[in-house]
Amino acid sequence: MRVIERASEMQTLVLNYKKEGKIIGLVPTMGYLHAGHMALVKKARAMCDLVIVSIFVNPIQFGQGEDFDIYPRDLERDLKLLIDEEVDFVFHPAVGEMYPPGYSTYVEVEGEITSKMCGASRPGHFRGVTTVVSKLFHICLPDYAFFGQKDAQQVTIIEKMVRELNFPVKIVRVPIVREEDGLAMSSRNVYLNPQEREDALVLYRALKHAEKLIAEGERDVDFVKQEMEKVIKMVPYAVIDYIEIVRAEDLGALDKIEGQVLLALAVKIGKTRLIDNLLVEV
Ligand SMILES: Nc1ncnc2c1ncn2[C@@H]1O[C@H](COP(=O)(O)OP(=O)(O)OP(=O)(O)O)[C@@H](O)[C@H]1O
Ligand SMILES: CC(C)(CO)[C@@H](O)C(=O)[O-]
Ligand code: BAL
Repeated sequence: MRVIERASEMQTLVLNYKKEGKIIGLVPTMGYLHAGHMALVKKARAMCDLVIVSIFVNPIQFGQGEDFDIYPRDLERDLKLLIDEEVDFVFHPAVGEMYPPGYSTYVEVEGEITSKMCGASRPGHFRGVTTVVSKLFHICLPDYAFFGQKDAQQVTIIEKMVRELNFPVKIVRVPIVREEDGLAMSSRNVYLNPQEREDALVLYRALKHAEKLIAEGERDVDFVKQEMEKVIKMVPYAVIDYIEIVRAEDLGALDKIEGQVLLALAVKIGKTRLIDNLLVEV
């Protein structure tokens, strides 16, 4: 496995592999890898000849006062995990390599898909994500790129960007990997103290409660959202950012619960903002 820090070197290497007809897979990450990331890597390894994992904590997707500076980083540990999965290349650029002085080109998906849910509480976040993902696609030229369903809004936006900008890449969604007790794996889980770790289970509990109501025949969007809210409020220090029930395909609003539906929420447990979601087919 080789670690590449320069965009031009990465692109040249990939172009050579492409000439040989190799299928390239890219797994974009911000590092501090866990079993959720590794599920993406394993999927890429199973589908592609050449696997590239990018590790880059992208400053432009963090807002003022967010956790860019303290975001967990441990490159040595990440590299060991990736060697074990037989990854070919790790693309690990410095911030100045991706955004040199004077940088001013951005890719933005407009509309409700980016302005609601995580986009409402993190203005500019998805513009940062679509910009860096576009750059990674141009640098790594993947045939397949792998994203987690945990960030459901992110992957839906990236699929739209790929369609609308005609990127020659196929997006592969990988299901959420959870801890045994149901908590969705996330690099940010390390911020939680033992009490908060316990309280964080409330996200999954609210989602499972909603799923049960829907399985029993409930179709009223507002009623199910209120029920989810009641579950979250059982944890005194949980602060709801949003609870949404939307069409899974495009995150559009629903009159009633039918079709492929995404139950999604973001909740602050102490200082840590956690997201989770569940897909339901009605
Ligand atoms: N539990 C998980 N299951 C499946 N995919 C995941 C999981 N956690 C993260 N991913 C995916 O891994 C990719 C990289 O995510 P990222 O590096 O931001 O990790 P993260 O754990 O989601 O971190 P954060 O705490 O920033 O949300 C994304 O496509 C994300 O959806
Ligand atoms: C896709 C991504 C690597 C872009 O920085 C990031 O948003 C993430 O880790 O989900
Ligand atoms: N997993 C999404 C990256 C972020 O929260 O900034």
